[in-house]
Amino acid sequence: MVTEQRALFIIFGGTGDLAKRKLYPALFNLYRKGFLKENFAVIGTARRPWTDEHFQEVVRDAIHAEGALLKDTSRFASHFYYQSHNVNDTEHYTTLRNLAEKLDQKYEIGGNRMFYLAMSPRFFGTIAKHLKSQKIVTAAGYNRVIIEKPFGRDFASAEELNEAIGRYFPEKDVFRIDHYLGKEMVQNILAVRFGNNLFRALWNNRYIDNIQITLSESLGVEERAGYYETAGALRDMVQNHILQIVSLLTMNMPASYSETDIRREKIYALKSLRKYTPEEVEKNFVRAQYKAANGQRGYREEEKIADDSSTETFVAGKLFVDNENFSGVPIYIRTGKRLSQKTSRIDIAFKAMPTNIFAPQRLGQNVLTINIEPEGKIFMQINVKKIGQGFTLKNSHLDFFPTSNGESTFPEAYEKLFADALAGDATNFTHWEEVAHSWKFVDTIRDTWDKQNDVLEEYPCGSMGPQASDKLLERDGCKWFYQGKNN
Ligand SMILES: NC(=O)C1=CN([C@@H]2O[C@H](COP(=O)(O)OP(=O)(O)OC[C@H]3O[C@@H](n4cnc5c(N)ncnc54)[C@H](OP(=O)(O)O)[C@@H]3O)[C@@H](O)[C@H]2O)C=CC1
Ligand SMILES: O=C1O[C@H](COP(=O)(O)O)[C@@H](O)[C@H](O)[C@H]1O
Repeated sequence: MVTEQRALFIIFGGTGDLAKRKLYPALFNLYRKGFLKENFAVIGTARRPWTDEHFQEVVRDAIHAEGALLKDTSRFASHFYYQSHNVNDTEHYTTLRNLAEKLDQKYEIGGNRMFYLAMSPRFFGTIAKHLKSQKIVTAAGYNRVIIEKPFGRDFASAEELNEAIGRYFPEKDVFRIDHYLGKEMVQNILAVRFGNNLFRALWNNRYIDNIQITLSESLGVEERAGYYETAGALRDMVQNHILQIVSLLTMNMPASYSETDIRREKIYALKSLRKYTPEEVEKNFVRAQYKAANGQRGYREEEKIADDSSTETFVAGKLFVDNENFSGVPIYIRTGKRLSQKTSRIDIAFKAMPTNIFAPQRLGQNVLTINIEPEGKIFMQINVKKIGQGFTLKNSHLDFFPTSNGESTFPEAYEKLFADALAGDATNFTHWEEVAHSWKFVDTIRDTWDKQNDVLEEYPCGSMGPQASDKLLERDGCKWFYQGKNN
């Protein structure tokens, strides 16, 4: 259901890459669909001295609209205002407050404010403090703050950051973005699990043999060398996106489909992640870096990357969630840059039949795949009879494409998350305790790696990672279901 929302957005980092690539197009889609109409305005802030006109041009360019949509684009962009602002300068906040009040009146917004922190996290504390002390938060409407990742670089820094924000904004007004939670197929995990008795019954350690999560990218580090060198794949993808997916796959059934109940169960699942000793980390986690191959340069040859960089661009691991339903089920995860293809997918492999009445024919394994990207689909491998005389079995696919029933194409994750935040629904944002448990788990791995002096493994660009990643599963008699291109 589309409900029109009134809000003043203040985007810190309004000239940045994220704002241009994701935020403005997402807001435009909400405008086209009627979530935003006349009663909204956007203030973009950053240090460079742009005019409103230039800012509106940047916004129009960011949207890439064509044809009939061009008219909408101009009307939409007319709601955008630019304020040159250094977040460390207290006086600038007075100018910002005056502009915010003026726009609030002009567009009859009623005091609702959405502060989007699309900047380096080192500024979050000071922005939160000034929003309060300079009275940019209102008494009349809501005041919500949307925070981009990375939320800290370990548990200690995340806790510090959380305290800095929590001093000024209560948890209910803090919306920590993990854009994977806005993806249609990630949201489908709960639909499949808790909307089908079939799967509810099977979704446990009695029937599931192992789970595999692959978030592979064909792109390299691109323009984000500075950030990536301090993060690496473990902090960039595992601490947030992968562990969020793990929590959705392994959480107990919530009492209701509500923010409080879902978050409670996710927190419990993340708290149940088994913490490894350093020896167990070495045995169960693999890290590696891409090297030149297939016409693509290696990580250390990328611009602004040190030639002796030891940052991992690939991680594979085996982990466990020791709750009642999942203890004993290995969850294999992997993510990396410059792999053979962009693919995000989850494979859930079920245990073999206890007896095989068709022997000596072999039964194929039942595998449920939730394909997140590039194509959103769900498919299941099941054994069926081959048409004709005799009784021969074959392994076949049951496919479901959410977009093939005349339903529209998927909205972009940022668009869905913006709409949720406007509605005050934080179900698909991460609660502080989720972040905290995820960091505690990741810290044990990072600490072990930081103390090791061994040479980082390498994998060729265009492959699916180092051999050690395959061996991790072979050791347990398994293999990655997704083998890269053409699979
Ligand atoms: N880009 C992406 O795809 C993703 C980004 N993120 C996160 O989003 C955040 C922003 O990323 P991104 O847009 O790529 O970064 P950019 O470097 O492109 O943008 C940073 C922004 O901050 C502004 N800025 C820097 N210093 C100040 C200051 N002292 N006062 C006011 N403004 C300042 C810059 O503008 P100016 O120089 O004019 O001041 C610019 O608008 C980061 O936390 C990043 O990790 C998360 C996921 C994906
Ligand atoms: O958060 C991040 O995610 C992207 C991958 O997101 P996707 O939606 O394209 O799958 C990744 O490239 C980036 O390094 C990371 O910061």
